[in-house]
Amino acid sequence: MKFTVVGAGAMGLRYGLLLQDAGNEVDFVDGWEKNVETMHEQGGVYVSRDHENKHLVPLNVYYPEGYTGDPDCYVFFLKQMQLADMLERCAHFFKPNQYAFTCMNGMGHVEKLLKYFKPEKVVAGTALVATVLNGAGDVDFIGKRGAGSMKLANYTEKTDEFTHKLVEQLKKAQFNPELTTNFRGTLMVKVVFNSVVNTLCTMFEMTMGEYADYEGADEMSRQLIDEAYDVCERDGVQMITTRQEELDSVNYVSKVANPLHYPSMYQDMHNYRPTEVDYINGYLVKLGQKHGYNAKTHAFLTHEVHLAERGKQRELKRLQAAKEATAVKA
Ligand SMILES: NC(=O)C1=CN([C@@H]2O[C@H](COP(=O)(O)OP(=O)(O)OC[C@H]3O[C@@H](n4cnc5c(N)ncnc54)[C@H](OP(=O)(O)O)[C@@H]3O)[C@@H](O)[C@H]2O)C=CC1
Ligand SMILES: CC(C)(CO)C(=O)C(=O)O
Repeated sequence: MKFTVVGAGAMGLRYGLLLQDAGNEVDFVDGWEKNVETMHEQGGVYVSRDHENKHLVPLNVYYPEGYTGDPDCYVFFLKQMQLADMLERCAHFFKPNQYAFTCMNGMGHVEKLLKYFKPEKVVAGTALVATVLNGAGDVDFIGKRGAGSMKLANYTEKTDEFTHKLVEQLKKAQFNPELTTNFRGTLMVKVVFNSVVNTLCTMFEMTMGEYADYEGADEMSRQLIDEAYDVCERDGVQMITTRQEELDSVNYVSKVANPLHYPSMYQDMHNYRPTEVDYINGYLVKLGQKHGYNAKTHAFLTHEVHLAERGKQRELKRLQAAKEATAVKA
């Protein structure tokens, strides 16, 4: 199959390179200039696994404006707040027969994709796969090959020949995909997962393993899961897992699969970037409000993350000012 990955960041590179390894033709499109230029200069991307065995892997990477490829399917992996702008930049090469597939975290992306792709061409899912972008052109796959898992569903909840072919390629690439016919119930389970793990690990600057090992973690996770499931139930979402299974998944992924991983939200905070919290905990709050339900723990956490973002911006300004002062002295 032919894939074009839009967003050659941590997850885009992981999906694209492993699909390429599985025998597919893969192109990458990215808008971050330093990333694209670095990969052009290096002749590819540096890939490590669990911080080891760093090696160069060749790839084809383009800016959206210069891209003319014609894939069967796009794979979208951007931060939620980058997607609308990127879709606009890419619109000139989208064709009606092409599919759009994504496993981005949070909610908000599907509506944006539906502005460019017909409902029967949209496939979305979730990825319990941990990846870190060390910097431009340098990615680190966390976890052994084949260790993660993912779920996906057609937006229309009707599978077609293409979906099965996609699943076959994802299996070959060892992503352990599971196809479901419950679109929102599949996606929301991961939103809830991230609303616990990503947000708390970011706030308290800790790995998933450190969080899950805290003796009060189950109580904290359960409070957030309960509130989130109360919201989903009010919105008529049939969750694909029970509350207990969600808690078990938080514990398994944090204690066994990725104990040393700092979730992607932590990576953004640490690098002075805005986080996706409005699309995760914030999304649950808004959905609750629609039904007159106050998801107050999620609202509080959303504020906390925004306060922390503000603190990081102040820290960044201080660092920049100190750097400028040193340069003037020199
Ligand atoms: N990483 C993970 O383990 C997982 C991530 N996801 C989800 O996948 C989607 C894509 O996320 P992900 O692949 O993690 O994000 P990316 O690696 O794509 O995000 C990187 C973006 O951050 C900006 N950036 C600026 N400076 C740096 C720097 N020094 N190092 C790294 N990035 C920099 C760039 O955008 P700009 O220049 O515009 O600021 C770049 O495109 C998100 O929805 C995420 O939640 C889902 C499962 C796991
Ligand atoms: C790897 C995982 C599952 C951790 O929550 C993730 O989704 C992230 O880092 O954003």
